[in-house]
Amino acid sequence: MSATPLLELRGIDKSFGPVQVLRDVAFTAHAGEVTALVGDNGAGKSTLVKCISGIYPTDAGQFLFDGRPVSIHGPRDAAALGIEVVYQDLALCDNLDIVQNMFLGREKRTGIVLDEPTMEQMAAETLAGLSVRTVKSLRQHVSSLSGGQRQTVAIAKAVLWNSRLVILDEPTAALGVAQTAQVLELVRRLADNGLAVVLISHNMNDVFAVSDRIAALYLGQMVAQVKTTDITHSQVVELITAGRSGSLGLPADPAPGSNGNGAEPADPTPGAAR
Ligand SMILES: Nc1ncnc2c1ncn2[C@@H]1O[C@H](COP(=O)(O)OP(=O)(O)OP(=O)(O)O)[C@@H](O)[C@H]1O
Repeated sequence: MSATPLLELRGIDKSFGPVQVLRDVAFTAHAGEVTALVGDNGAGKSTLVKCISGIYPTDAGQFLFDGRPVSIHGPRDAAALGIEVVYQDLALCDNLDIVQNMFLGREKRTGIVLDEPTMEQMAAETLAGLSVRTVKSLRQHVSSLSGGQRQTVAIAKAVLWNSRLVILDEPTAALGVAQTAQVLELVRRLADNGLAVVLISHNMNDVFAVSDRIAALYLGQMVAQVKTTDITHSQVVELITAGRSGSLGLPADPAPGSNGNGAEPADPTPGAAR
């Protein structure tokens, strides 16, 4: 892992009318790591992701990519940097096959004809690069795939485009135990392949199984971003539900305009039962 985060946000504010949803948010995501973004319903996770992916403009704050200041004014800017988001609804078309879905809107052509062999080869290589062996045929309609396979295709689609940062919105929310394990393995592999991965999840088992760092949002403030090995399940739950964890030595009551991002726990309990 490099010391410079691939993505760094500083002082991000975002309001909808009179409602301030993000307040002075700092956040980092490192190449080769999974960063879990946690927070209760309404904490601001989706809003933060939409700011990163260029869907929402921010009111204030700075974005650094590879250590350099960048502006993200729309989804194209985010895509040009290599930022891809896999949303919970996956946005796959049931009536198209895997290759068609992976290249939807970005089809390869030779002249005016679709270059099917190249697309098929690139799709196969991408899935092989992710060690995905559960898909029988690339020409299978997505409607015939299991939930886990659909998630896999959506993730593969995101990494097909030289992505450097992939944000996954609750990728295991609709999955059973075995499929969840497969998708988490894939999430880990993305990071092991050098991508920065941001995982939004409400599931603490998933978070602790796969993340290197945990970033906790509480009422629009980043109350902690710590190494997963330095925090326990119950401390994360405290951060999510109360915005603080006494045993972590984080701010007792985060004041507006402050945040605990980057705070190293004063009293970490490495290896504590999770
Ligand atoms: N377009 C909008 N206009 C007004 N308020 C909004 C808008 N989008 C989000 N909000 C508000 O911003 C707050 C944060 O919402 P957001 O969806 O980012 O939270 P979240 O952490 O992703 O929640 P969940 O886990 O339920 O998806 C909520 O209070 C929500 O009502």
